[in-house]
Amino acid sequence: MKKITIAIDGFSSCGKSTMAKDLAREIGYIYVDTGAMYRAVTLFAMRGGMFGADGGIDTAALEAAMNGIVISFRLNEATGCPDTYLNGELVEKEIRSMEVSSHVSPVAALPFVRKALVAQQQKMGEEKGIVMDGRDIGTAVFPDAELKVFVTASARVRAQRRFDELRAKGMPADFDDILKNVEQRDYIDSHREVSPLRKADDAVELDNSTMTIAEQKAWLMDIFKERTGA
Ligand SMILES: Nc1ncnc2c1ncn2[C@@H]1O[C@H](COP(=O)(O)OP(=O)(O)O)[C@@H](O)[C@H]1O
Ligand SMILES: Nc1ccn([C@@H]2O[C@H](COP(=O)(O)OP(=O)(O)O)[C@@H](O)[C@H]2O)c(=O)n1
Repeated sequence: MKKITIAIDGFSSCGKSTMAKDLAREIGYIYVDTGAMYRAVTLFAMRGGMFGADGGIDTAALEAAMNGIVISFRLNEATGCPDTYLNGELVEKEIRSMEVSSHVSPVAALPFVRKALVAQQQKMGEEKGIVMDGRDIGTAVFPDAELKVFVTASARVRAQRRFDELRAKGMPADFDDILKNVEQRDYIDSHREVSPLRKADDAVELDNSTMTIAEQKAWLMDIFKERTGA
């Protein structure tokens, strides 16, 4: 069967990667978490002391370093999911920290960061057979994707899901901080100048506030089958 490109966009922590990963595994497509790429660049900038005390970014230093930032994914046999590597180092856990979450959106708003990462993402999807999740996949990375989904859920539901996840991983988590972070990132992501977060005109919208993981997985599989005749 002819492979297609699947773009899953939406607000922070609403279950995009859970849906995307499940679908990719089931249909044998490659899965790419583009948020992990923006998070890895942010971790690099944090480690390099590129954030001032006021949270401002040394954009000249980051731009000069961009060519030397290599982000790659390798399959983790135990989880069946790709892990993120930054210049060869496994950073899957570090990039999910609250500290990275609270610095990532301003980094992702920088045009030179987006230009570099979008080019890599487009290369990864050249052969199709890819499920990619993020904020601008259906609008900027793959505007011609055959299937586009835009996921939403209430901010409180999303914050609770992220809170439960961090707690389960034994990482520090405070519900109010997470809620504030989720709302702040949604605002910055939706208002930036370059490819802001928005639903592509031809995307199917899903509010999964009251859906289980199994229900949203089945919903996505049904649409995939409908679109591909599988
Ligand atoms: N429908 C759902 N109900 C409950 N928890 C969910 C649901 N979908 C995803 N989750 C959980 O919510 C958290 C955030 O999901 P994730 O897929 O990482 O979101 P995103 O990629 O949009 O940031 C994860 O811990 C995930 O297991
Ligand atoms: N395609 C993308 C993906 C993520 N991002 C940025 O990266 C951040 C982290 O993305 P993510 O998908 O890991 O965020 P969560 O929803 O998983 O918390 C987002 O808040 C955006 O600022 C982006 O700008 N474009």
